Amino acid sequence: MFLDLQNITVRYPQTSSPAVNAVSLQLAAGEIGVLIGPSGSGKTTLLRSIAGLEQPQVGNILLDQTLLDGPNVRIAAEQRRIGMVFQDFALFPHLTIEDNIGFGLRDLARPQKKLRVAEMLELVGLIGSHDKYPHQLSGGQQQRVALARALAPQPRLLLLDEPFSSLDIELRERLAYDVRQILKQANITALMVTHDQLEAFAIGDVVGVMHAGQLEQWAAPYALYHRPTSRFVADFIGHGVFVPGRLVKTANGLMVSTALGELHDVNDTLPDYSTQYFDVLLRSDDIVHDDESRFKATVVRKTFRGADFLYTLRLEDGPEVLALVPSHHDHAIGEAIGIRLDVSHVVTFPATS
Ligand SMILES: Nc1ncnc2c1ncn2[C@@H]1O[C@H](COP(=O)(O)OP(=O)(O)OP(=O)(O)O)[C@@H](O)[C@H]1O
Repeated sequence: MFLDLQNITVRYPQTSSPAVNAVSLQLAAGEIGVLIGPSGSGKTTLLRSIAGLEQPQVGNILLDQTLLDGPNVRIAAEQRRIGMVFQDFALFPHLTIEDNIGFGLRDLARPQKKLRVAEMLELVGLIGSHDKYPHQLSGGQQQRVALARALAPQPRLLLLDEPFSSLDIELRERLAYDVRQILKQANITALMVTHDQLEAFAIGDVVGVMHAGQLEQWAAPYALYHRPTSRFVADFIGHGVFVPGRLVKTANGLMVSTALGELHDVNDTLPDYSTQYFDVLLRSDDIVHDDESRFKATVVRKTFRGADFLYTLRLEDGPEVLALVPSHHDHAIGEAIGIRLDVSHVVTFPATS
């Protein structure tokens, strides 16, 4: 693996629990990894330790099979050849775009430097902007320059910490897609931190969820969404609620019975057959509005999201669930509507109570 973190623990002085606790993860060359998780879960600390700005007390960091941090080994940050783009991506306001991008290329002769800057401008789609100043560019364009500046010295790894957080939401979505294309074209290995799940899914080949210093799951976006391995990940990713389920053995195998009907094909998802009671994860896209259904639920809340409504619905016997329903089905709060399950991947955890 190109980036290999082995059991990294980082503890700040005078703190009771480690900011990063026994984290291991791998990225293949050219892969993009994204870390998400609540505030304070250790994402930035992990990134900073890879960059050499924090020193892990335990564990090894390997890049391209070279040990950067380990027992009695510590390669200085400036010798790691790791590029960084941080949230405040400050460009030098008094330097042109060309000089901003060429800033880290002091060792190159002038013609090579010009060539490299031109390549970078082409890569980020800003040909012709070389003699402009940062204030003459939009926020999104400035962020592309920051990316070009970080990529120009040909780092072995690129680290991005909330690179879009100062941009407005619409711009962020467009830029997320563009940044993935740019990183893939540059064939660079990258690790990014974001708060935004959709951004993580749009950019990452692999996404990791951090919680209280630990990496709860490190998986492809699809697996993270459909096969969360912990309750925390199931809860953190997507709109989900847990409803009680009971294991039932039938002649045709196992099934889980819930207030919204039965779920089959559960055999490979049940972690512990000795338990009879489970909590079943139901996401808003697992529940379909169906007037014909025998299961009725009352609309408690509704959020208009353009193409659909996100309804919060209360079932007759208590639990609330979420349902994403096309927005031409406009139901009033208090109204009872028919719903049924349409679950392609059943996710269960042992019941907490
Ligand atoms: N320099 C520091 N000294 C002491 N504790 C720190 C320091 N930097 C961070 N911490 C603590 O380490 C933990 C992890 O912080 P970190 O910034 O890595 O989290 P994060 O997931 O990046 O958070 P956010 O999403 O808010 O940026 C937090 O409890 C934080 O208070």
